[in-house]
Amino acid sequence: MALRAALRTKCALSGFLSQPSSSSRHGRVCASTVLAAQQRSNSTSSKISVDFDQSTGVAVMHMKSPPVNSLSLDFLTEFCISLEKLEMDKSCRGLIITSSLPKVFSAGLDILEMYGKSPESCGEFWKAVQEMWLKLYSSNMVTVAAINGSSPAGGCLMSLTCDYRIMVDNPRYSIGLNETQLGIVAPFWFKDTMANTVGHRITEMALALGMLYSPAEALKIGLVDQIVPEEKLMSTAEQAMAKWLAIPAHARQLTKSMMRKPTVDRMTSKREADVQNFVSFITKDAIQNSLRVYLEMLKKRKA
Ligand SMILES: CCCCC/C=C\CCCC/C=C/C(=O)SCCNC(=O)CCNC(=O)[C@H](O)C(C)(C)COP(=O)(O)OP(=O)(O)OC[C@H]1O[C@@H](n2cnc3c(N)ncnc32)[C@H](O)[C@@H]1OP(=O)(O)O
Repeated sequence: MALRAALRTKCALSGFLSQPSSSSRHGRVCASTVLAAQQRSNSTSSKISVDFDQSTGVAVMHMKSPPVNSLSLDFLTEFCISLEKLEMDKSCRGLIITSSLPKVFSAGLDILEMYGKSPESCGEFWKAVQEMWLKLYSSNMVTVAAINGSSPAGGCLMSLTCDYRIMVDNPRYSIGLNETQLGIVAPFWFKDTMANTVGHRITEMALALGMLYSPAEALKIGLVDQIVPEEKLMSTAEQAMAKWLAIPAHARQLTKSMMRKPTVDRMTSKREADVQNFVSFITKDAIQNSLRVYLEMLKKRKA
């Protein structure tokens, strides 16, 4: 509810996909300049910026929340607002999600939202995570993840909700659902999303061992669909997008729904119970202790 209220307030306040400003009132301008301005629009919030090209119907969402694009409540709220607005804009048919930060696509859920927080805060946070997943996994748009850095846990989940994943081929980057390494457990809908992509057995091993894969390994098991040099990432994403957009929209959307609906329905039917489960699990002393140790390890590794 809090997320919905925040969405309503922010939607009312912010002028997303702001109307392209016409420069014509400043005198004569080149027609192509005006056309270009009319065809592109840009929206920026503190953690997300969106470039929308009306001539292609494709928006690029840049995650820009230093240091690691962790999925905090604020981040998720902004993300969902952006997504909802794109979804409502009938001229927007495709979305590419990428990071503006060097080396990191997204570090996954913000651990500080789960550590030392009240049950109420944890519950609100979890609802926002559910909302992000639901919106992305059931989006009518073609969604492409352009993964230009590491993408553990919630970052991997975000990528998995997209229709197509392209990752930069840099062995320093990794991707996977590594929750067990933090002493926590990926919920059933994280597991379902991964199993729908790479199959049951690979998911079982990956989740149990908290596996993080290099781009080449991720390609091998089908966790990503393509790996490319950094400089080719966006052009490859645009090419993939064009291929998906060439399919008649209703046929593509119905097919997506047919493939994903059982997973979406399973989650939505258990949504409330899932929040309760998360809150009671994450607030346990033993789990809080595991998160503390993990956070300390992150800090030590840095030192
Ligand atoms: C049985 C019922 C079950 C019910 C459900 C119950 C359970 C809960 C399930 C919860 C599912 C959780 C999903 C998640 O996404 S958990 C988050 C997992 N994420 C990670 O493990 C990533 C950790 N981070 C890293 O590995 C690295 O930071 C990196 C992303 C590879 C980037 O490396 P680098 O560029 O070297 O950056 P630093 O490591 O130096 O980090 C910079 C600062 O950022 C802080 N940080 C990093 N990740 C996070 C994060 N996820 N949340 C919050 N903060 C993060 C890091 O500590 C540094 O902070 P500092 O500057 O203050 O030291």
